Amino acid sequence: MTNFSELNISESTQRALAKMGFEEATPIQEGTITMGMAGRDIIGQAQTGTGKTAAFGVPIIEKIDTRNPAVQALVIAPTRELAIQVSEELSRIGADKRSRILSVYGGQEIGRQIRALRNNPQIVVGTPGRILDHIKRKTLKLDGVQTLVLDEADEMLNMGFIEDINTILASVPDERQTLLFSATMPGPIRKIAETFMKNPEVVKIKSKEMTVENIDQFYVKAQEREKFDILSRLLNVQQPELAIIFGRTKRRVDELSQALSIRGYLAEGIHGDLTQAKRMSVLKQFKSNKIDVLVATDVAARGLDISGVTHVYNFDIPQDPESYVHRIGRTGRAGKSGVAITFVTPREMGYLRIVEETTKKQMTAMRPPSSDEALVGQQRLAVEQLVEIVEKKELTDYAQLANELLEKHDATDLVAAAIRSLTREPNDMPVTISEERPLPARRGGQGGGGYKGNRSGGRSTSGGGRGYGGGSRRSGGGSRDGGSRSGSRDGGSRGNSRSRNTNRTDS
Ligand SMILES: Nc1ncnc2c1ncn2[C@@H]1O[C@H](COP(=O)(O)OP(=O)(O)OP(=O)(O)O)[C@@H](O)[C@H]1O
Ligand SMILES: [Mg+2]
Repeated sequence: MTNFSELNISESTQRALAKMGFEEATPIQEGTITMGMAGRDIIGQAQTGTGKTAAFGVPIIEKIDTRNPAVQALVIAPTRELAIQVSEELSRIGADKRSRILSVYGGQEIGRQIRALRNNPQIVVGTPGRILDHIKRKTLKLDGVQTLVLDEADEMLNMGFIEDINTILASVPDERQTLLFSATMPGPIRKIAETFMKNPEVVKIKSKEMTVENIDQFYVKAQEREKFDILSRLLNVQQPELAIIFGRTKRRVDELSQALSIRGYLAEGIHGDLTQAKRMSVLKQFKSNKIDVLVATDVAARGLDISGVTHVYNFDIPQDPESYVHRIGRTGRAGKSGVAITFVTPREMGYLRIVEETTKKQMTAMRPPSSDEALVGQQRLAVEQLVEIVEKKELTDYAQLANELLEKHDATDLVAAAIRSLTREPNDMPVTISEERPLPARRGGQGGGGYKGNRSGGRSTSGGGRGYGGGSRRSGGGSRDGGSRSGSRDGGSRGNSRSRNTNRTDS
């Protein structure tokens, strides 16, 4: 491990990093910061949660000339939440240097952004759609940009943003530095990326597996109709502090979060059809532990850094291995441990094997807990709560009542009743979870039924789409961004690729 002081970083940035609690550079930071400060183009690949943001953030902050009013660095991220998060991290790294940082994304009033852009931010972080919007309105001038960053580059190039990115690139000087970061970088996508980079240095942090070691990975084989009950039982037995449950479609997320709420869990859903205000408020509640289960489409998968997520449940197995890596990477961040459990129907086992081949990590089969085991889990929790209350010793107001009860009833009965009243017993409140069709049958094993082959660069360059054979990614209708993109940009030539990507979100 390298200390930040060995990386030729200014005192002010070192102070900021220390304040953030960063003592030593992570491998990707060690591998890229010096080169980034020297102006090299870099493709940086390292596992989820290993500090890629600061790996590009530190060089950006170091290179900003605070006396120059021009936008000097532009960071593009696939989702609004990520754009906000990255700009916040940059603000922290740049706290002592006072560089001006602005995030721009769809769903936020454009007038406000235009006014903020007049204040001459030196770093702009945004989603492709909104950045383009500002370029077209001439409210964002990029001719002073020296560093361009694509965070989650593969995602953006893969999901039909290639044209947007190309248009943005045309507004940025050629003699810029380009930095690309992601935990996954499929070969064909990397080739596309290299076309707009200059002799990029590829920094790939070597690891046996693509996923981090400190995430325990399990799968549960179950029929579609059994999944919800198994999920409830798992939640009761495992009692996650904070959990994210991923569903395949927006409808799925809505139904799951409603069903979980009916059964007494503090759950909320998040997906691209919700208003920006709602998305932000749900995330805020989750971060501040006001809800402890977040149900999400892949919206929340890329890059989001929420500390304390202990469990990730893939209620539906993701369709591509990269999604799997990013989804489960919401836990086990910055060296913490985590648990990931993936539900798979018998027909979908082929997908599971493809995921395992890609991540080079086998998932352990897990037997779903019985309802008795789930009850025992809840009883244990109730006992813990009771003991905690006793140990707090704030019971004087209740002592008299207790003594009165003890005169009339058996002590064991009374304690048992208290435990029972705190126990969440199996709940039969009816819930509706519509059945999702399983992913199209696919055999596992070598070659994975063309899975990787389908994600060819050719498809991506020819107008986007994630390159699934036959466009089989089910969308449930609607555009990826649920109509929250600004103006008419939803239509046009990219309509096709968008409609296959319901659960993604961009501007
Ligand atoms: N050098 C460091 N020391 C301690 N903590 C760090 C360090 N660098 C980053 N972190 C913390 O680790 C967490 C993960 O960092 P970050 O979000 O940058 O990961 P990432 O590699 O971009 O992950 P993803 O692939 O999911 O986007 C953050 O909370 C960040 O503050
Ligand atoms: Mg990241």
